[in-house]
Amino acid sequence: MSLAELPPALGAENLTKKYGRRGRTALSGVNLAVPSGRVIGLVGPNGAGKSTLLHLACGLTEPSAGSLTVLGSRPAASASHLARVGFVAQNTPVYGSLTVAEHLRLGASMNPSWDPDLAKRRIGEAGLNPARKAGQLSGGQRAQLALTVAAAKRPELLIFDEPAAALDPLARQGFLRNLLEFVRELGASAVLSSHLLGDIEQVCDYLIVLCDARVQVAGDTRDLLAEHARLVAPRAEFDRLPAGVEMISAEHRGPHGSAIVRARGLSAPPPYRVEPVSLEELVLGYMTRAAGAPLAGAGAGEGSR
Ligand SMILES: Nc1ncnc2c1ncn2[C@@H]1O[C@H](COP(=O)(O)OP(=O)(O)OP(=O)(O)O)[C@@H](O)[C@H]1O
Repeated sequence: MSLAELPPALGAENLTKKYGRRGRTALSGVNLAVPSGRVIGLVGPNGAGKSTLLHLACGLTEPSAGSLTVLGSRPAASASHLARVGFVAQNTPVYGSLTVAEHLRLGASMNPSWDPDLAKRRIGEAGLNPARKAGQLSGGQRAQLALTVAAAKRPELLIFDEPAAALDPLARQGFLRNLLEFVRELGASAVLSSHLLGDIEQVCDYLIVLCDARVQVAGDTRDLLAEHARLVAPRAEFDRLPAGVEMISAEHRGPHGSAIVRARGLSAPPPYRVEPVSLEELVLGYMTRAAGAPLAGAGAGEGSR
């Protein structure tokens, strides 16, 4: 079956999650259709709902309303469906009193699809001593162990909640490289939440920006980058933007105006100048908009934003 024929890796319709009867709404009316075979970056500020979405995808918690599918089925619908999803929780937890080898034995006993050769090879490549207790490993080594255990069950979808947050830049680099190698070797999809936009830019080909319980934008990173630009012009020009241009966020200094905008094939005439944006700028633009920063289009006479 080709990738295009596979059900979405993640599909959500009006997905809503509230904690407790009067609790905070962690997700509100989320709609998603993320194709299989992608490395998906899930980004957003603290408390945006990222972990909640990942926990829902793993079946660790239930939606309050709406629906979510993972690889075409309800999350954790059966033991066989559980085996198709690998989850590495925040801080890559491992059992401190168990050795590396014992982690692999435990993984083998719990997962019918366990691939002992893959696990052994990856442990060797990561330079982990099988006899070492996990509690004695460094953060980077623990992350490699958790990644190996999740991947050796040969899942079709790997889910990571801020997997590399505690790692130094070199360890992070190694971790992300391994993650990509696993994804390629398994032919799997992966979703990872992270605050590290550089990491997301480096490894992800699909982006979901989640702010304040809602999806702000989602899509192929290449398409999103092609559809967004920085528009530069004298500030007064932002009072009325060219047709078809959606303002995402603006940053004006004195008489100079600059804004992240969305428009397909934007070619604004002078005095506008159109510049490409990085993924980081795009994400920050949506985060700024969701945080309620006023837009330049609302009136160029306002103060610097
Ligand atoms: N078990 C829970 N009980 C009550 N509220 C919760 C629970 N888990 C999360 N929340 C709330 O739901 C909202 C979303 O939290 P979530 O952990 O999903 O955000 P996040 O985007 O992963 O944040 P961070 O980047 O800080 O990890 C927050 O307001 C949080 O306080």
